[in-house]
Amino acid sequence: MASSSYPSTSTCHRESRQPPTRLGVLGVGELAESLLVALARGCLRDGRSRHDLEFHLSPRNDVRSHRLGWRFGAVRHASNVAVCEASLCVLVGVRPQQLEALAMELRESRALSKDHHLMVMAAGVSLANLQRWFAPARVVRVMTGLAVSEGQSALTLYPEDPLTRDLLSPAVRQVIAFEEEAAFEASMLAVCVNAWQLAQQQALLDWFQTVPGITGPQARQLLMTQMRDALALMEAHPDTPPGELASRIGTPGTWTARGLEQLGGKDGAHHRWQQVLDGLRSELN
Ligand SMILES: O=C(O)[C@@H]1CCC=N1
Repeated sequence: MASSSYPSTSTCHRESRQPPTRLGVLGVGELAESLLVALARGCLRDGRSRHDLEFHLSPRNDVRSHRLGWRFGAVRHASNVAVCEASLCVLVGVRPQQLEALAMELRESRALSKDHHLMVMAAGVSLANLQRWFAPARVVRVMTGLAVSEGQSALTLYPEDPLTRDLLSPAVRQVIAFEEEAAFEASMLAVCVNAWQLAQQQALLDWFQTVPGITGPQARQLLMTQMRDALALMEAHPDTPPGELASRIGTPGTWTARGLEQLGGKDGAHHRWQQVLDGLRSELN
C-alpha cells in the first residue's frame, strides 16, 4: 500500500504531533525495549520532555516492562486489548509465529479501528497477511538492530510511511524505506549479520585467549580495535570496495594475504556466509 493513501488527518497522526505521544507496544522483547530506550533518549535530545512520550505496554515480559516503567514511566496494561484502547500507534514486537493469534485476539475484542497504526517488527510475514489479519488497522513493517539502544542502527521500513518516520526517527541514526517487500525482507538479514559477526568475534576471542601472555581483556581490546579500524577505512573510502581495501593491506607475500587466500575461494568462510544468506533468504520470501 502506498503511504500517500494514508490520510494525514487520521487521529493517530494528529496524536503523534500533539504531546503526549502515546505509543503502544504489544510484545516487549529485547529489540522492542532497545527501540523504546532509544526513542526516549532521542526525544529528550530533540528538546522534548519525557512526559511528551508515553509508552503503553502489553502484560508479558515483566522484567522488561517493570524496567521500562521505572525508567520512563511506561504504563503496564492488563491485556493486549487494553494497550490498543490506550494507544492508536502500536509497535508490535511479538514473535512472527504469534502474530496471527494476537490478531485473532484483537479481532474478537474489536480492539482495532481504522485509526490504529501498527508497526510490525517481524521477519518473514508478508504485509498482505498482516493487513488481512489486523484489519481494519493500517500496518507497516519495520526492523532495527540491537545497537539502537546505543545510539546506533537504522530503522528499515516497508512501505514508506511518513507517520512511522515521524514517530520513530528520533530513535535511530537513519530511516531506510524500501519500495519492494523482497528487498525489505532481505535487508533484515543485515541485522542478522550483526549477531553473526559478534559470534565470530567470540570465536576469535576464544582463540586469542589461548595465546600465552595475552589476557582476555587484551584480546577483547585487540579485536575491538580491528573492528573500529575496518569501519574507519570503509567510511574514509566510500567508493572503494572493502575487498580492495583488504588487498591493499594484504599485498602479496604478507601474512594477511595468506589468510585472505584461505578464507576466500569456493571452500572458504566468505562463501559459506553467502550460502547461509542464500538459504535464509529463500525461506524468507
Ligand atoms: O532474527 C530475527 O528473526 C530477527 C529478524 C532480523 C533480526 N532479528
